[in-house]
Amino acid sequence: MAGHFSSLLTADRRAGERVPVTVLTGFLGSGKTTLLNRLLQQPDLRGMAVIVNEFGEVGIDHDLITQTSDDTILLANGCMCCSVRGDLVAAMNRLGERTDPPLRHVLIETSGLADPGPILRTMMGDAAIRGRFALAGVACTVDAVLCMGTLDRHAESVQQAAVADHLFLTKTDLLEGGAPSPELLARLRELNSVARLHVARDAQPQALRELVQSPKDSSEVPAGAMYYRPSQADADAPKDSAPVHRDGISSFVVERDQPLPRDAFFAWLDMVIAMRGEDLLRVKGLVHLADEPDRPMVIHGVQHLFHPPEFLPAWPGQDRRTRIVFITRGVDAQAMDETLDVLVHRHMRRASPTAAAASPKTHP
Ligand SMILES: Nc1nc2c(ncn2[C@@H]2O[C@H](COP(=O)(O)OP(=O)(O)OP(=O)(O)O)[C@@H](O)[C@H]2O)c(=O)[nH]1
Repeated sequence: MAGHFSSLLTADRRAGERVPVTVLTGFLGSGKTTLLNRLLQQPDLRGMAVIVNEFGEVGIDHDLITQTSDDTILLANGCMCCSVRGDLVAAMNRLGERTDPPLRHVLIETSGLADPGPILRTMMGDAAIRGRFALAGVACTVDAVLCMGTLDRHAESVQQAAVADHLFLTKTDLLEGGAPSPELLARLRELNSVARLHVARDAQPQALRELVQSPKDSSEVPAGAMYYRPSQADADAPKDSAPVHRDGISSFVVERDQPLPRDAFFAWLDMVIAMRGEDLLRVKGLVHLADEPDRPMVIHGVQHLFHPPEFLPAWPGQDRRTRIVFITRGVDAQAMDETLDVLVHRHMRRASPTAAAASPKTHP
């Protein structure tokens, strides 16, 4: 029987028509609204809608956003990750109907206490949302002054930083010397080694803007392609380290130089989802399938839920390796890696017993 991921191949998908959605998360007071306001001061954001969620009786953030308009929707009195999830779906569906001006981007500011996982799952699990919107990325603000203590005390803040594609370090102006300590940077790297870290305050609105507006044309560069721009810090990091956070959260990349047989890859991912779905905080990647050499497949998942896979029209650069980022809780990276090899090898043995015996491993 087909697993969750295999079954998605039959799902309806209209990659080029979907509106990219950026989730802006970060713990209470970490500077989400401040960064959003700085973004909104930038020109040419026409077509962007903002959805703000607050936990509490009275929505304050809505008032604090300096450029509110009809394009700003407040979901107050509950946390998006639980009680107002239906409201989020309704708000997004309403936005999806809009034609004048055409909706081009959506930014969702979560409440400071929200675990972004359920929000991301809503985006992937709700068929109506999935048909209209595509997750472009997750940005997370991190308070440079308080985050060490916050990460120790609040599991939500760990989840927020762990699933982010971009970490925005705020309040560095309040630090002695204006620069974050090596310990702070190491802690963030340990927690999320694959996110881009934005330290320079002045450059942050532009960086967020690029995230929100990229892909500029989702038919050309669907969501997911952006995940593979390594930061300098990533490039400098030792490649053999698989950081494990003290909460058991670890991030690692499964890479393959050789194209992967479709059946073997799908069987592997179905199995990973079935066995460890709960512990997959986030999975995102580009896959080189043997039967699609010129078009990478983009995969994207949160826990058990995966987005229907899409194919980019072409590889974004020279690098045609399969590379899949896993952010997990307690998943053994080496076991996952080896299981993929086993399934690929089995597939090749079935397809051509002599070739399989002579073939190199798919592992780089
Ligand atoms: N000095 C300094 N203050 C900042 C910076 N970013 C935010 N703040 C201040 O920190 C406080 C909280 O910022 P907000 O932007 O409201 O934080 P938030 O994450 O939206 O907060 P919640 O809505 O409670 O989740 C405000 O007083 C901001 O002025 C920064 O980079 N430097």
